[in-house]
Amino acid sequence: MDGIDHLADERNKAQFDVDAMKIVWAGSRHAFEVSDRISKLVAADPGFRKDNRPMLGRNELFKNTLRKAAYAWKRIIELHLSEEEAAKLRFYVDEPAYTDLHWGMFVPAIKGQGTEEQQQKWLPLAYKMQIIGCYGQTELGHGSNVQGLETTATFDPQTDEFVIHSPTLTSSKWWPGGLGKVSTHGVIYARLITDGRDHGVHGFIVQLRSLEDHSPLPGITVGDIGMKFGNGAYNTMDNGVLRFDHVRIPRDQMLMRVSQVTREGKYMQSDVPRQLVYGTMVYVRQTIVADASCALSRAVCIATRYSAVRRQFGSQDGGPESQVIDYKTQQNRLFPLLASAYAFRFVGEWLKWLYTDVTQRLQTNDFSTLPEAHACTAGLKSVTTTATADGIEECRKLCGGHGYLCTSGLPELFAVYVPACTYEGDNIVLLLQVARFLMKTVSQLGSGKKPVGTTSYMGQIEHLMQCRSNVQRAEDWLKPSAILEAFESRAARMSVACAQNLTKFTNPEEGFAELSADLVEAAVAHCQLIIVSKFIEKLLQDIPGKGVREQLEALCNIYALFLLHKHQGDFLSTGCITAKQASLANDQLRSLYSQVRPNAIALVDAFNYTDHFLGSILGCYDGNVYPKLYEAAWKDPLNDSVVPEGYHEYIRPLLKQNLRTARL
Ligand SMILES: CCC/C=C/C(=O)SCCNC(=O)CCNC(=O)[C@H](O)C(C)(C)COP(=O)([O-])OP(=O)([O-])OC[C@H]1O[C@@H](n2cnc3c(N)ncnc32)[C@H](O)[C@@H]1OP(=O)([O-])[O-]
Ligand SMILES: Cc1cc2nc3c(=O)[nH]c(=O)nc-3n(C[C@H](O)[C@H](O)[C@H](O)COP(=O)(O)OP(=O)(O)OC[C@H]3O[C@@H](n4cnc5c(N)ncnc54)[C@H](O)[C@@H]3O)c2cc1C
Repeated sequence: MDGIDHLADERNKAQFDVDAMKIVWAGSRHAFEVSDRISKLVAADPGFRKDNRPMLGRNELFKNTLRKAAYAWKRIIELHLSEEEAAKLRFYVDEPAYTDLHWGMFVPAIKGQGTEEQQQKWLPLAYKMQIIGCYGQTELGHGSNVQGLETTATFDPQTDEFVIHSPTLTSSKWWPGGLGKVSTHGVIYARLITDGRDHGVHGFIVQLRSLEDHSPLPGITVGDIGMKFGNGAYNTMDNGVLRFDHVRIPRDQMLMRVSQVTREGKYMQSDVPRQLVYGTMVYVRQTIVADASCALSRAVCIATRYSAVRRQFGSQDGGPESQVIDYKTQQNRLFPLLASAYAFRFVGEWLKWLYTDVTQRLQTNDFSTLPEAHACTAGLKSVTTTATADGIEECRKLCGGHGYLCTSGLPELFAVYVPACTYEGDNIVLLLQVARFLMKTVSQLGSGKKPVGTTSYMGQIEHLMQCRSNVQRAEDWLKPSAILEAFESRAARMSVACAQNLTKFTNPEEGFAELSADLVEAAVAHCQLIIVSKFIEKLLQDIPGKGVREQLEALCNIYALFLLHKHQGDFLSTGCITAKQASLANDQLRSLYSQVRPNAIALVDAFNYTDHFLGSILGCYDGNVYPKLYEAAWKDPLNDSVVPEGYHEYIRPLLKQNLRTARL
């Protein structure tokens, strides 16, 4: 285009070292260097072009995804990329594909639930992609209720095999990504039956397609479940349907780390807790939190750059109109999302640490932190994906009419992202798991058992139940102690109120069901406290770079005070703060927006996204939006001819007929 940086003035306003912030965002200098190198490599390669996706029909779109996945693999081999670099390459290719499930669920399921021998047998094949796998859990009739799955795996002691069978229509596997058209194998979840006894759901490695000609093996019916929300978007993925008609697999294809079936058909359980069967979900939920910060930061980058380019109203004496980013309403919608992107980044980093810690403990048979890991991954997955999906849609609205164009990148980003609120556990179902964990914690408070980890704040329950915030001036809200006390007392009081209400029911399960809406709110309060406190902890670390810490402090305060404003009802009704203090928080929030405003463009530049990855004219680095929009419109296939196809059939006869009628 014109080669001019239309956002240069904005970049010059920045009061901090953007390069240092890029490293904070990436997590380390090494992570930054890998990410920077690989994203540029993908962006420069025409083989990874993606701007034509919304125009392609399903078959063409899917074939294109197969081509890209094969090409990505070829490049990974040719360039001798490490595991970390290969994962980054797939990330920057930015197209949902069967490989996501192969690397993201099939491999982790075998690693987490397979025995040493099983791992030795299957993982090398999977690593070389000599087999391609999916994660086959959900069925037509059951997704959330995993214990309600109906597929059966019945042990036949005569032949030393399991017989995998779909006894009903609702037992058909339904949704697994990569299953529909590609996977040769799957980790399939089925009810284990030995000697007529049902032992509940277990995982099995099942071959689905021939390695010679890709046809389904005998007894297997498999296909794609059909078009999903949005053009392009998640339709690059072959979510599948699968039925088994008495398919036989050898006994050693049951994943046997948690429990085993012997040659004689005896069912045995190791010391490992049964919940480890759900371990792959814990792993994936943790990665979804990190992904939330990527998706939200991407939408925020687009909306922030465009808000600085777009001008509307306010011209005086023929001068330029106001940049829409200067409207307080725009800032009040945009800056909390910018702050959330950073907040989710840091809580994601912490969650990765927590997951690694739990995994190491599991190796030494220490299962004590598993419930906390489950509650944290479930709760944070729920809260961050809900906020991200809503945030992407808000960013689209922040871009006005142009946000609705596919070339803004936002419609596709939303359509691809929004199922994250459902997959890997419906967000409400997951919050109810957190609520169970919280109710258990509250019920044990009097027993002398000290709450640990993310619930350790409950250890000061007496203080939290009666403390009053001592904020007197707006600036007092900048103290981390003031924020933490307000969030801790809100979360503690909401949990205790639920626990007290539960005691009014003779049947606890009935009480839990009746109060579930309140319980979900208590779980959200707890998860928001985790995010706020991990952001504050991040600020305790050494943060090099001129002005970087100050920017992060401002973002942390925006995140916390915006939540306080949004959930004012909770804070006021639980009596943690007064109406006057809530209003002071709002005053402080406005002044923080003014502080962030000159740094906004630099704060999104720190994400270091290439124009290829952003896939958005509105978000392009140089801000040269209008010529690009104008040029892109002419590339639409509808503009290939001046007179549209169908004119002679449908428009001309209509016009002629109206002419005749008019003459009459
Ligand atoms: C990229 C996109 C790809 C997408 C892929 C997918 O979607 S794949 C498909 C993804 N599908 C889904 O995500 C399905 C969502 N549904 C589920 O995950 C489960 O069925 C459930 C957790 C909702 C309930 O399960 P239930 O009725 O069997 O359980 P219960 O409530 O009776 O609890 C029993 C005990 O187990 C504990 N515990 C539970 N989970 C875990 C865990 N992961 N870890 C550790 N522990 C766990 C729980 O705390 C409780 O402990 P307590 O109190 O006894 O000490
Ligand atoms: C794009 C996509 C990809 C997927 N990929 C895979 C995959 O690779 N492998 C796989 O196995 N599965 C996959 N899934 C399936 C996914 O994991 C399930 O759809 C998900 O777990 C939700 O389950 P469900 O569909 O049964 O929802 P349901 O449980 O039927 O939810 C319907 C409604 O009921 C509510 N509800 C359900 N239970 C309760 C309760 N106890 N209390 C209160 N409310 C409740 C929910 O909140 C929701 O509003 C995928 C799904 C999608 C959309």
